[in-house]
Amino acid sequence: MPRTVTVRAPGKVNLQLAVGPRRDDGYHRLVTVFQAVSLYETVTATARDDEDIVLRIAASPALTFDPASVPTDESNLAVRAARAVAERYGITDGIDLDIVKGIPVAGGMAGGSADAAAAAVACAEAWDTGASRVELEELCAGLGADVPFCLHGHTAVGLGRGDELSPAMTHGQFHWVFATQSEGLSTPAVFREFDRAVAAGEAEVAEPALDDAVMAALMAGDPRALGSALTNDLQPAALRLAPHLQDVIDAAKDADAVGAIVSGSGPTVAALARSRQHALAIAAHLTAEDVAHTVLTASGPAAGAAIVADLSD
Ligand SMILES: C[C@@](CO)(OP(=O)(O)O)[C@H](O)COP(=O)(O)OP(=O)(O)OC[C@H]1O[C@@H](n2ccc(N)nc2=O)[C@H](O)[C@@H]1O
Ligand SMILES: Nc1ncnc2c1ncn2[C@@H]1O[C@H](COP(=O)(O)OP(=O)(O)O)[C@@H](O)[C@H]1O
Repeated sequence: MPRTVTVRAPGKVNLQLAVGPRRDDGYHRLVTVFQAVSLYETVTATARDDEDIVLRIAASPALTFDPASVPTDESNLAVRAARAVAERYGITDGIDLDIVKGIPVAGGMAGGSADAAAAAVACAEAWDTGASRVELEELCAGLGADVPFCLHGHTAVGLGRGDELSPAMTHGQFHWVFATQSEGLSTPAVFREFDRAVAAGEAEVAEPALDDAVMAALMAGDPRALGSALTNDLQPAALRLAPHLQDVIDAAKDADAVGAIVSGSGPTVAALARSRQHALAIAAHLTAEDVAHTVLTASGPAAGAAIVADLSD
């Protein structure tokens, strides 16, 4: 029987996203606080006898997505992760990758990055590479700025491109509502709009710094304090590209959300609730107001990429 390993990895919301100037390599220096949430990508890797990498993608019951919005060629982040593992450990066998998506596509919640982190762990295990966690962290950093956090999970401060992580102290669980849109926003396009506004003198770019209010609210486990401390420097750019997102934020505030922001580069809007019951009430209001494609509830922090099944011969 071939070796089959299933790994799930979480999506994220940025509790703080402070964006600094664009660097020479095209990336922006960030200070961000990530929180992993209980929406997951699940990747099952099965070693093959031939050299092919075969990808299949399905949606979890809670999520609908346009299959055309996810590439199935070599640019798919799960395929790139498999190639990176094979190259690093000299593997010549192929692999079947079965992805079940539970994170909105192109939604600012790192769904593709979660696929990459989960695929890296699943392939390393299915091919029996003996890869260490530190080696997988390095490999993930080469796949995208958000990928190391999807491996890490929980709550963490991200510096550099967002990939230099240190864990943040938190207390308890926070309850979130995520309002998705049918049309995604491209991360590079949102950063370009951020740069355009700075170059045009419409916005200023400051040296990014960690917000003590976010860290204190996390330590206290205080949703109200966290809600009022949420910030996202990409939000004005995302709102210029997708102005209707303001209606989603306003609707969440009408339902007494303690905070509501664009998640990362958007267009998903993340609303923070006081409790799980309050999250369900906010979700019902957003659904009734018809401002979102899908409304999902989740809690955070959630664990990082983890093996959930390992069927070995
Ligand atoms: C904005 C954030 C916030 O967590 O997340 P998303 O909203 O995409 O989920 C991240 O910075 C996105 O990370 P990720 O989506 O992994 O980015 P990558 O694939 O590495 O880069 C895509 C593009 O985003 C821009 N980029 C990304 C990270 C960064 N620190 N500066 C940037 O300017 C660059 O234009 C880059 O070419
Ligand atoms: N496995 C994957 N799942 C989703 N998107 C992927 C994947 N591989 C590559 N992509 C590309 O990455 C883009 C961003 O996807 P995603 O990670 O879901 O959103 P975001 O970067 O906004 O968090 C998609 O539009 C798609 O073109």
